[in-house]
Formats: sequence, structure tokens, C-alpha cells
Amino acid sequence: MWKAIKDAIAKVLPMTISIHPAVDSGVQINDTAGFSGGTLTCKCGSNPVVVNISSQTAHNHVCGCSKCWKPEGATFSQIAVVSKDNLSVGENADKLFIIDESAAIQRHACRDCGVHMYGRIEDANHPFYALDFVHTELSREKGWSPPEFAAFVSSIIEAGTPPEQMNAIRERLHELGLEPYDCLSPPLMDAIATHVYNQSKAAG
Ligand SMILES: N[C@@H](CCC(=O)N[C@@H](CS)C(=O)NCC(=O)O)C(=O)O
Ligand SMILES: [Zn+2]
Ligand SMILES: [Zn+2]
Repeated sequence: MWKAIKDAIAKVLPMTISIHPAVDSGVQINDTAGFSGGTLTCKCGSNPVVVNISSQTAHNHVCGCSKCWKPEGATFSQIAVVSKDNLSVGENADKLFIIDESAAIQRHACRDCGVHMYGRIEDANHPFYALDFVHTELSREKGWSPPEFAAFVSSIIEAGTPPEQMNAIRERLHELGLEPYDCLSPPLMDAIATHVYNQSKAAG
């Protein structure tokens, strides 16, 4: 329903493209100084899942892939990382289930509202092992690190965005200061490649 309305509007008014509610009116530059975490709450009206995070996040970005959780009507998700040692489930952990146990990122979602509360990498050989992926928009606290770039932009086509809208969407991302990439940002891709090189060197 939302998607049909959004597509119809985008056809006549391309500038109304919604990237994500957290950035659609401009990326919020919060006061991040001294910020050391907060709580994420799922969308359930009663017995919500609560996740505690005891650090600032890193590498916040918007992601266009089909696997990351997006709020209703959004084209992208917003996602950042924290060390798994700084994340714990505070309430209603029994409501969480893993969306896809075979995925690199094990996304723990609320079975009642569907929100992904955190995504964990369990494979010790993965470049991002020991990091958890989180959506800080689920928190009421201000001060989380703002999104810095847009990842997996071409992937939004897989979820139904018409390819003809891609120029306008990439332009909008530029305008917001979120450089669009079709995978991750160059520093993150370099970190992955360095990890692969070091692993192959260690293996001889
Ligand atoms: N084109 C694919 C891309 C999926 C993808 O590779 N997503 C990235 C960014 S979240 C990833 O690292 N996925 C690992 C995983 O989902 O476990 C899609 O849209 O589904
Ligand atoms: Zn929920
Ligand atoms: Zn993603």
C-alpha cells in the first residue's frame, strides 16, 4: 500500500523520494560528544524487546539491501555497528528469533512486530566478527553517530524500486551528503580486502 502510493508520487514528483525518515529532512547532526549509548525498543505496544547498548556506534549508514529492516515506507534502512560486548538484551529476549541462520549477519527480530533488534556475526573468520549491526532510530536518545554514506544502493531495485528512479535517488543521496555506493564505502571495502589478504597470508 505504502509502496504503491510512494511509486505514484515519485512518478509525478521525483523530489519526494523517501530515503529514510531519519534523513529525509536532512541528516541530523547530533551532539555526539561524550555520548555512550542508550536503549533500543521494538515497536510492540506491550512487552517490547529492549536492547541496551553501552557505547557510541560506528559506520552509521543507510543500506539499500533487501535484508536489512526498514521502517514502513522507507527505501533504505539505517544501520550502524557496535562491539558485541557492548550490546545486551534487557527485556523480552524470548520474543527474538533469527531471521536466517545461514546468513553472515544473524538478524535477531521481534516475532510480534518484526523489527530487527540486532544483527550478529557468529563466524569468527568474518571481517566484521565481534560487531553487531543496530538501528539507532529505535532509540529515544539523541547523540548517536549520524549516517555517513549510502550502501548497496543498486539493491533497492531488487525490492521493487523502478530502475528509472535511480538517477534521482543517487542525486538525492548526494544532496544529503550520503555518498552512494553499490556495496560498502571504500574504507570498509578496503578493510574487508585487508582481512582476506591477511587470512590468506596466515594460511601460507
Ligand atoms: N543485493 C542483495 C545484497 C545483500 C547483501 O549483500 N547485503 C549486505 C549489506 S547488509 C550484507 O553484508 N549482507 C550480509 C547478510 O545479509 O548476512 C540484496 O539486496 O539482498
Ligand atoms: Zn516487537
Ligand atoms: Zn543491508
